Amino acid sequence: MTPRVVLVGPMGAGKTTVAGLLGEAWGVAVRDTDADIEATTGREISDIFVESGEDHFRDLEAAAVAEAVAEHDGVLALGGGAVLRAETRDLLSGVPVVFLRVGLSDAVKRVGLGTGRPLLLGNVRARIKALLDERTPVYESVATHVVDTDDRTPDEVAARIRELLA
Ligand SMILES: Nc1ncnc2c1ncn2[C@@H]1O[C@H](COP(=O)(O)OP(=O)(O)OP(=O)(O)O)[C@@H](O)[C@H]1O
Ligand SMILES: O=C(O)C1=C[C@@H](O)[C@@H](O)[C@H](O)C1
Ligand SMILES: [Mg+2]
Repeated sequence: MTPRVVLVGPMGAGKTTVAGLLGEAWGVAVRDTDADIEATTGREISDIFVESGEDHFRDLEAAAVAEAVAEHDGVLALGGGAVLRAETRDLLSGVPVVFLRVGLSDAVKRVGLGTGRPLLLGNVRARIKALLDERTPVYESVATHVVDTDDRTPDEVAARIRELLA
């Protein structure tokens, strides 16, 4: 099986939100690897990071992506850092992958001061800037399409993806 589309991008890009809208519009199931990891382990992601470390989380994430890519044919949202693993990038070859691009200001506004994102602890703006700088080339390398989300509502983003993949 191959997902109909895989959404990648940084925290606050809107992967989870837009995945839900696409699933509704297309009438297909939606999966999100962050939710899969929480369901499988019975733990929150922030607790996994704090108690077991990021490397352990990335191992769980690589396994969750492999399983979802193999068995899911709907919309699949990946965690923001999933594409850091080469094995995960390899799995995405041949699959429609949309990079939801977001600029620093919009990303900061969207993630707010929520505590559920362990990599943003400390100076949220500086942490997001570093992640965007590091990861943008990686998102671009796996993407078959890029959609800008700044100044677009989630519905507009979903509509643009539907146009691109029609
Ligand atoms: N295009 C948009 N315009 C304005 N707000 C948005 C947009 N997309 C998402 N949001 C809001 O930004 C917040 C983060 O969105 P979401 O959780 O979907 O991001 P994500 O990419 O899944 O992040 P993460 O990698 O942390 O899971 C939510 O409150 C959502 O409602
Ligand atoms: O960008 C990241 O590295 C992360 C994004 C979230 O989706 C979660 O997977 C987790 O908070 C790590
Ligand atoms: Mg999400």
